[in-house]
Amino acid sequence: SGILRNVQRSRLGPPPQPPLIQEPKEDEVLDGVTTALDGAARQDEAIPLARQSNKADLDRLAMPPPPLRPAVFQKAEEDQSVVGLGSRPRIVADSAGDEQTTPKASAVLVDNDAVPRFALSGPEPSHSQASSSSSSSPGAAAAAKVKPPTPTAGLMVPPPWPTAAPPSLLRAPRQPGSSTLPPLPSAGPLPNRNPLAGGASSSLAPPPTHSSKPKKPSRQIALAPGHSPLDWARLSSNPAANLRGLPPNSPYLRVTPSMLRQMTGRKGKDAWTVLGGRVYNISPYLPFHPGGEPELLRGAGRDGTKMFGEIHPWVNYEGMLSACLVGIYVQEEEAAEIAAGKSSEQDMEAMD
Ligand code: HEM
Repeated sequence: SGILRNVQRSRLGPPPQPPLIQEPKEDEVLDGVTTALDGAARQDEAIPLARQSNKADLDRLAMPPPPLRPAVFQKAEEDQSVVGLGSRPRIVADSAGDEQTTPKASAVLVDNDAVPRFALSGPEPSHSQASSSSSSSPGAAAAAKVKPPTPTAGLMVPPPWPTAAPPSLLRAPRQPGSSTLPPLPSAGPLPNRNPLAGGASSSLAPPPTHSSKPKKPSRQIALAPGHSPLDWARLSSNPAANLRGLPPNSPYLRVTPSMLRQMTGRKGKDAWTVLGGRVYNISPYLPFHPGGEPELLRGAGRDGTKMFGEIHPWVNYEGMLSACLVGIYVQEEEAAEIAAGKSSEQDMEAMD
């Protein structure tokens, strides 16, 4: 019958293990659980070896199930177990078999006397005492109670202690350079940054100037490509460009009003204008004028100084039109006198 039983066992597989929870008695289970919760030291002392293994199983059963691992980790663990079967048990065996070498932090009683601290002459004041003394006269109270620290072996020598310092220094012992600095501005009147405000207005907005005047809409035109102010600057600085409209190397002319009146830019003639007593040929500047050609032509054949000054007195016409300078503006009589003088000179030369 024993052989038959063995055969039956081999066919049926190993006999089913009795459930772990049924093996110990009920009071032992409770005892094991409470022992495990109480701590390892008591467990090692009180529980025999046979019960310890049972207790470990009971602990495992008593533990809540581990959280479900993400599929990625499960896959990685499966792979690892397939590839390196020996690696994981070895790690467990190493950690279980070796003695623990990692140093543990442990609570140590600190010798408070080794820590240097300031010695107080009187009994150590409580917080309430300190606050009350600081509220009345902090500097004097601190000077009366605090003694210089005694130098200890291995520590830095403390700085010289102010023995007979004035109370003003003792009031702020953490600011040694404060006595040399000028006193901070107290709550006095603010510097007057805005004389027009007169102190009555606390607004930070700038004072109203002439912004009340409505701005005139700009009358500037869109200049044609290649006729920007920069283009004009390039052209007018080119000595090869003849912007005067006169034969090359012509001297500066004396232009009379009768001469000027003919130079209006029409009938194939250039446009001349007078600005500040000088006559300029404004014809090459016409396509470059930001105010437009018609506006510029308003000054053609006449003295445009007043008009120019009324529109844009800030424009530096002397610099901009230096290459267009024809001559100076003279009255008829002056020109006649000069012409007469010249003619008389010529006559005199002819007579000779
Ligand atoms: C004497 C006849 C002239 C008249 C009537 C005249 C008229 C004007 C006008 C109406 C404007 C537009 C102003 C605006 O922005 O609303 C203007 C702008 C301008 N004109 Fe004339 N102009 C004259 C002569 C000149 C001359 C001779 C020059 C060059 C030397 C010149 C250079 C300028 C410049 C640079 C601007 C642009 C000003 C700016 O950007 O603010 N103008 N002009």
